[in-house]
Amino acid sequence: MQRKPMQPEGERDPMGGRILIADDEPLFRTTTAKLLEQAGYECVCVADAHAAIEKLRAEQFDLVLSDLNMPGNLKLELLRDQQKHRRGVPIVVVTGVPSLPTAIDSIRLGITDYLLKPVKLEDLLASVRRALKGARGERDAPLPPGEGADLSALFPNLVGASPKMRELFEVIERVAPTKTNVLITGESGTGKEVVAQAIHRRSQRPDGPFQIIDCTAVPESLFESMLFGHAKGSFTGAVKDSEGLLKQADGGTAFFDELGELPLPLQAKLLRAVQQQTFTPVGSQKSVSVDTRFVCATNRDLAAEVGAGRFRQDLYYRLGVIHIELPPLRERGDDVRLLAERFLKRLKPEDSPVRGFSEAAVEALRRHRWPGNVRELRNVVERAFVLARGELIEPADFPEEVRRSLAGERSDGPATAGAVRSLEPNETGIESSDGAPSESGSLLEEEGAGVRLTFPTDLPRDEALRIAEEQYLVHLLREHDGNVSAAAQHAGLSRQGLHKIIKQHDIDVSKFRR
Ligand SMILES: Nc1ncnc2c1ncn2[C@@H]1O[C@H](COP(=O)(O)OP(=O)(O)OP(=O)(O)O)[C@@H](O)[C@H]1O
Repeated sequence: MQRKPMQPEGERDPMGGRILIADDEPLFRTTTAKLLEQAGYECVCVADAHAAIEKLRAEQFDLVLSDLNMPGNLKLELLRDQQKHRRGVPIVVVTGVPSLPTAIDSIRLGITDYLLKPVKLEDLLASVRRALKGARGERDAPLPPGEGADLSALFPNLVGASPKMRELFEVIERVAPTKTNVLITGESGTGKEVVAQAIHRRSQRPDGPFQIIDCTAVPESLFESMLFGHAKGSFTGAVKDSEGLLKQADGGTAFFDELGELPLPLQAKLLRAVQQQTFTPVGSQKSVSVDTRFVCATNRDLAAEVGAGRFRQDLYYRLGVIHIELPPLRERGDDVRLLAERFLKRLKPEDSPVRGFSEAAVEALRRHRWPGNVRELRNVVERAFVLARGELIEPADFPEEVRRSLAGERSDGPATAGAVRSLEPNETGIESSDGAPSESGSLLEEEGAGVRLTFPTDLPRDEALRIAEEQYLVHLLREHDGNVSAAAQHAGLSRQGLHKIIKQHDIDVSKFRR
């Protein structure tokens, strides 16, 4: 069924474009085609994947709007055929039964956006416009390098040569020049923020802003005005107009760190901004438009959060068009050595007597499980460099849990419930309340309902206090089963404040949840 554009009505895309709509729901086809025609596009509708494939082979289209679950598309045949014969034509997927493909699949299939049925017409239009605009820009962009090429030189801040990191470089290189939203997941310290920065640097607007929005750092009550800005006088203390963080990301990338912590009411507001690229500052009558790419990171399992009703499904799909899952360091093979050498090189002055790592030290680094990932490795190297007595860093310069890995023991044992290091009594000089070394090695000793801290005397004050704080956090989180809000209340801190301290100590809160 061929349809001609109708008379102008509302805002029309001056560039126009031909759109193939493939969907087995007649009502969806007709209403969607009508809307898109009013917006200046020419539409062709088909009811199944076979008809779509035929049309695509015979005619030229600028965009495909396709249902995922329709006859003839059980194995995404339409998308696969489309990519084989017509690479570069964007595909907006509309689905009632969503499932997020991997980053590689999304890129290979050319998916630029997901929409969940029922779709709001303005969202559909915004998505189509964005995809067409992106595709027009991409046609002028350089082609991505072929598979297997060594791309590591393009990412000076991302050290790695393992197959998983090579695959990551390829994904970044392919996805960066597009305007597609990216969701980066992975354990704490795996490099989500560095990857987000790399995507920005390799984007088409590397000179635009890279605006970090830490979802744990802003109190819930202030988040809306911090993000969207506010008008003067809109609340007590709003003494002048404020632009907001999202406006500051205009023409660049908005990086939402710890997205999984964003409270539900704010998720709804963010969804609108992501979909329409417009928002209204608090207390203002005028909406503001931005041209921003969204890159988000979380160490939570967002699919599970969606399942538990804590994260909006539509926002999850909208932000995770490309989903990059970063591998934990323990799965990156010899990258551990590469990273350790890079960190040491950065640290040591020209005239330093320290030359590198002994073989035994490298072996210990290889065997350790790195629950705190690259960040933990960086801290271990920093500490070892300070403690090293000879030309080579030896296992003795590492913390106990790394040393222990040489004896073949698991180094992320259960005593400390995850990404925190456990301390041996003889390492810290800890004594339990009866004066004998504590068996658990903990700096915290239970005294009835309370807790008493015992400090080691042979450590510098800063280090002793850092360890004590870490152990206090472990205890606090264990007591509250990893519920940060409850733990913060108990400790007399704000939720955001506690999150910040937890992050400084590389503690993985999820390990405390039951
Ligand atoms: N591949 C890498 N090469 C070099 N440095 C890295 C790499 N990955 C991570 N780092 C370094 O490790 C530290 C932690 O990285 P980053 O903050 O990006 O992790 P994250 O996954 O965002 O952590 P979190 O979930 O706790 O926010 C940073 O100092 C970063 O520079």
